[in-house]
Amino acid sequence: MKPTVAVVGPGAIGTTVAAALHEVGHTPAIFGRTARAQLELRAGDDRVVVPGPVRTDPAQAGGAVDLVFLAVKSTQVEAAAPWLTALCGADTVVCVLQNGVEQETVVTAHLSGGRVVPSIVWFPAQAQPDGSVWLRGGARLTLPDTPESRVVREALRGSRCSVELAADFTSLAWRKLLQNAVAGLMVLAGRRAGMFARADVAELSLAYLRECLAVARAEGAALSDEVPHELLAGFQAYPPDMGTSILADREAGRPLEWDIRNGVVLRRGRAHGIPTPISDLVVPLLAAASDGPG
Ligand SMILES: NC(=O)C1=CN([C@@H]2O[C@H](COP(=O)(O)OP(=O)(O)OC[C@H]3O[C@@H](n4cnc5c(N)ncnc54)[C@H](OP(=O)(O)O)[C@@H]3O)[C@@H](O)[C@H]2O)C=CC1
Ligand SMILES: CC(C)(CO)C(=O)C(=O)O
Repeated sequence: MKPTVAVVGPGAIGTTVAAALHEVGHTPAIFGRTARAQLELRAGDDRVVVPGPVRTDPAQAGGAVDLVFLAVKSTQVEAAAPWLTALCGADTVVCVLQNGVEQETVVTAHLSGGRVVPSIVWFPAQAQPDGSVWLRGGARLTLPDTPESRVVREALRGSRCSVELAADFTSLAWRKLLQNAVAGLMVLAGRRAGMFARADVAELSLAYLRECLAVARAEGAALSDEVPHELLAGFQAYPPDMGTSILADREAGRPLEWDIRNGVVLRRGRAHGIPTPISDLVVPLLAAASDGPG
């Protein structure tokens, strides 16, 4: 039997996954903050329209579904919690499409029924001024290898969004966290990926990535000494105008996911007694840029 599927948070990532589901016949019900008639994804020459409407009142949820994709920002989870209450029964699988290594803890705290599947979202997607979303890479998710993850993989089977199940999810999630942490430097510089071509920015990025790597290892991630260089090379290979979702939020004056992307390194570093001098500087500046005052 076809699963019933919902997407909560139809932004850059939610729209990409909703389009992938729609293309393989698993058109999701869509729940968001802004009412819209439909969603639109642009990927290369492809244009995928996902029929709406985007419903904005949890009273319109219509009861529990089999699978929920939660794609709000980490700063929006609390406000989106009424959707989880309305859409989750005891057997509902909630796949969290967010950055960070704390998805399971944070989202489970808002569930009275259902099971959380954390994910690693590897692809860049950007909301466009006309409301469409521009997918700027191959859509790909990694999930832990659990029975719940198989529900997610099955729903997206054959779609443009590939799903891998990883035996060592922790290591991959921390690898992605390192990528996100260093992307935060784009917010402080107010520049896109082209800035990593500068020798001084490259040197700072490597030092920051090594600091994050020490914390990741203390958290149980098995990552090699080469990871900082590999991640820096990845940013240097991006188109110079490639941004990151936290920079998009900064440019729009929205709250930033500074705590789950950068603060976590400082917090976990302190818990392990690992010095984090670069985080000590970067985190308060990102927090102030996000939350003020001033
Ligand atoms: N964009 C990217 O390239 C990548 C993003 N990620 C991660 O994915 C997650 C989602 O990011 P992204 O898609 O960029 O974010 P967006 O801001 O584009 O999307 C968030 C969506 O959630 C909606 N929303 C906000 N509050 C609520 C609410 N209370 N109830 C329902 N919907 C709500 C927003 O509505 P509204 O339109 O009104 O703002 C918006 O549609 C983040 O954790 C991000 O770090 C990971 C990898 C890449
Ligand atoms: C695009 C990508 C993968 C790299 O920073 C990302 O995670 C984001 O924009 O939040």
